[in-house]
Amino acid sequence: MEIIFYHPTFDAAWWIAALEKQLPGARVREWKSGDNESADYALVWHPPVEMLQGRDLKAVFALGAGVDSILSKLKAHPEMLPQSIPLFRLEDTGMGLQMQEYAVSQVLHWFRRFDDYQVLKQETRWQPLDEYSREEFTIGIMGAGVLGSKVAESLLAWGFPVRVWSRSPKNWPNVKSFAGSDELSEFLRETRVLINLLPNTAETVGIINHSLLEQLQDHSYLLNLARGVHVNEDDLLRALENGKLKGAMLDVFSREPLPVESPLWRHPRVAMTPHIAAVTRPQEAITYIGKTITGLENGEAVTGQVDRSRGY
Ligand SMILES: NC(=O)C1=CN([C@@H]2O[C@H](COP(=O)(O)OP(=O)(O)OC[C@H]3O[C@@H](n4cnc5c(N)ncnc54)[C@H](OP(=O)(O)O)[C@@H]3O)[C@@H](O)[C@H]2O)C=CC1
Ligand SMILES: O=C(O)C(=O)CO
Repeated sequence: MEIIFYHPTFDAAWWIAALEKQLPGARVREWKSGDNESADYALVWHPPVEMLQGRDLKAVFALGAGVDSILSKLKAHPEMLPQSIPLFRLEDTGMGLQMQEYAVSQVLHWFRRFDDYQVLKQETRWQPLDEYSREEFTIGIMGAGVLGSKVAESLLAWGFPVRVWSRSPKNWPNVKSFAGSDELSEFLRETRVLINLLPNTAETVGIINHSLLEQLQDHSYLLNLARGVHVNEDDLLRALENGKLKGAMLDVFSREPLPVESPLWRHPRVAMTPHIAAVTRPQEAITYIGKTITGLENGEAVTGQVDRSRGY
């Protein structure tokens, strides 16, 4: 079995050795421009068109959870990957825990009013504040997939009311489920902390805009863990100014790295991290890819295949 590997930043030598250990008998090579030799599988992140085009592959694996970049490249270059070749993505592989850590720590930060206490400290004021109650801190998670479900589980464990919004309804214990555009307003009405874990698709671009933010509780919070293009950044700043939003924590931006001139850098109620909410954990990813390739070779049912018509 021949496997080609391409990632702009990962240590290819480490991945090749680990993959060959996971899949004894497989020959793995780093793909370089000009390599037209045959291959059965490709592992990729931001692949050049030339790498995949014209190859008779059994499957392609994206080395991340989101497949927006590869799907948008496919729109411009459909010849890169015919529909007959399945595209897989990483399902959790250690990202669920990272998302839980991020979401729980930030929700508790807001819930315990550490943002307000930081302001009081800057004013050298010793001032205990009223506590928030969990009943007034409903968490609304947009996207109830692999990562949204993990985040929901962790916040439920902390006793917060949790609701989710997705395309199809969920039947999860103690979680209110809302589905489709018809139920979006109802989902937002009681949401105090909005957590975004949607994929980037034609339907979700710009979804967190003025009209959506206006439907949240007053003094709400936004945690964007998914993609920057989901949020209209001007509308976000407006919501912070008019009191609809009390704070925002952003891991992702419409342009990355965020340009220095962006007012988000300087806004006192915006906190940010540089797209690190959940990174690919190499060993977990290799274990999943190895199992999936073995399953495909044996004709077994496997999970993680992207539905290209849905865009995720
Ligand atoms: N910041 C970071 O470091 C990282 C960010 N990400 C981002 O997180 C995203 C989510 O990942 P993951 O949980 O694995 O994805 P999944 O595909 O497992 O889940 C996607 C969820 O979004 C819902 N959804 C999709 N389209 C719509 C829509 N139009 N309206 C309502 N709901 C919709 C789906 O609904 P349904 O259940 O009905 O299908 C599903 O519940 C990734 O696409 C990626 O962009 C991922 C990893 C790291
Ligand atoms: O896996 C993804 O989609 C990511 O955003 C990783 O940073």
